[in-house]
Amino acid sequence: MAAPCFLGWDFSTQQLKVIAIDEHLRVIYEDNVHFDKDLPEFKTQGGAYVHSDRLTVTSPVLMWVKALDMILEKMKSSGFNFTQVRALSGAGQQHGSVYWKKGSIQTLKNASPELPLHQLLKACFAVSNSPIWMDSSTASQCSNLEKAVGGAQRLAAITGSRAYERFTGNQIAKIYSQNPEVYAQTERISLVSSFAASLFLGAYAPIDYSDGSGMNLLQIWEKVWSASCLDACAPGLEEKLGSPVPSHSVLGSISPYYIQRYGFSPDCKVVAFTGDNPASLAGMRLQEGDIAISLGTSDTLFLWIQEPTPALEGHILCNPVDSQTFMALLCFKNGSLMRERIRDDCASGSWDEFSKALSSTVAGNNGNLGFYFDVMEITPEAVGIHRFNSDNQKVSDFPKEVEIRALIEGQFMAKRIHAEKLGYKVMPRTRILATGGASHNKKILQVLSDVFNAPVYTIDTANSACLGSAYRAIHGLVAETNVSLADVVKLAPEPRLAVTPTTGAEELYRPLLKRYAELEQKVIYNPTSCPV
Ligand SMILES: O=C(CO)[C@@H](O)[C@H](O)CF
Repeated sequence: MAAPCFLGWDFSTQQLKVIAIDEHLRVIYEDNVHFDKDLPEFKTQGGAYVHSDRLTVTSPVLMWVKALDMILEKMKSSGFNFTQVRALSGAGQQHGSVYWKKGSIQTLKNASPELPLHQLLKACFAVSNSPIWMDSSTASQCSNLEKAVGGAQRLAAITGSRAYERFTGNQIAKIYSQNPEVYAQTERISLVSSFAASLFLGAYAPIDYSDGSGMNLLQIWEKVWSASCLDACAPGLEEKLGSPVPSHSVLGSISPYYIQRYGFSPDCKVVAFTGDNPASLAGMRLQEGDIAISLGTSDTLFLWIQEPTPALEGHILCNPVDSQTFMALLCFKNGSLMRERIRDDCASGSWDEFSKALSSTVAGNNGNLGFYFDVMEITPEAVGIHRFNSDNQKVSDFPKEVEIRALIEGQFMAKRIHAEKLGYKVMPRTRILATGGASHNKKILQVLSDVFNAPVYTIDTANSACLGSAYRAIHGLVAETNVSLADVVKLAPEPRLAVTPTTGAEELYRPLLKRYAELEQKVIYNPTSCPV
């Protein structure tokens, strides 16, 4: 009897990835299909089409289907033993949507194993180019939705976010208003995650609570569709969406198509797929009180939150590994590009010099504070460079080493302030899991640790969504017995402790955090008034 294994899939923006892990959580197989490179016939750039209006961004759904055909054929020709797969789960880029044409359920259910999926399903989609998360063409639908439910804060209180252009409800509203006949031909609307699960299930897979939280349609507290949001977007929408399910749900056994075509076992279970960020939270094995900070082009914060307070920034999602709690997502657009620009201007382009500047300046920077937004920031909505001395007077520049510290302390104070606005609380057990380029710089991590007064661990998250999906596949098989994901994957490699807080950091940064929050109100973008 072959040793059992578990598959994790990631239908991300630029590629389809798969990872197989054994029962000891060791990775035994990895592969990917890169959309632009391996499927050139679709002529995508970064896996997508940016339309001429520069606002509309879509991806061809048949490209995702064909990528699955390709990767399964690659696995088959590499001799991968599909019979050993006990369960599979996956992730999809959040917010994207797939529109199944009337009658497609029969094609999905009766797929003939002689043919590849992309030939079987080629006539199954009412919308051939699916809107994805990079789209920002639904501003009017967003304002309609907010008006319909009583305003932005009300919508955030119901669905966890104010209206965002990329969120699926607004995308559906746009399709309904611009192509009502296409909407009428649609029998099922999936997210990318539930679309991918449907391919393996041979039936329409339900949307899970966590990815469903990225639609501006799901009541995140009761975990049911919000009638007022559905009605504001399109008629008869609930029937096209189906009922949402807990993210750990076992949806059923794999479709006979895969048993006959690839040799999967009839006992292989399909566990609900979810969004890439919720899957990453699982892959990073975040626990209550933890914060994951991805220091990338834009900086992203993942928070595990018990009692969230939805705000006009950031996103509260149902937690993918614990349906009783929540996760929060905060995006900071001025991330590594901002750090690199200051490194070039103030440290001759050298990270060593940058780090030396951090070492040569004192924590708290003698009260000097800075806001560094070369591009319009998301959290908060602000732009430009704003410097303040210890008397809160605006100054036009800082000495180079003061500028460097003001940048790093400001970026991390903003993260703590906005995380706490969403209901996050730094606890004694809080751990910061840092990933991304800047997480290799210990001087930068020391500032992070001091501002949060918490230890910082580093983890490799290159495949966190894929790995998290494989972990969730295992967890789905035992979730009904109230076993936590953390218990199921406790044998996985531990994050590495990188730095701990400097003694006195909490007392030092508490007043600075208060000043920073007050000054931030002064720099927030207000198109009607002149900048500060
Ligand atoms: O829009 C996002 C989250 O709200 C992105 O992180 C997408 O999930 C990327 F696929």
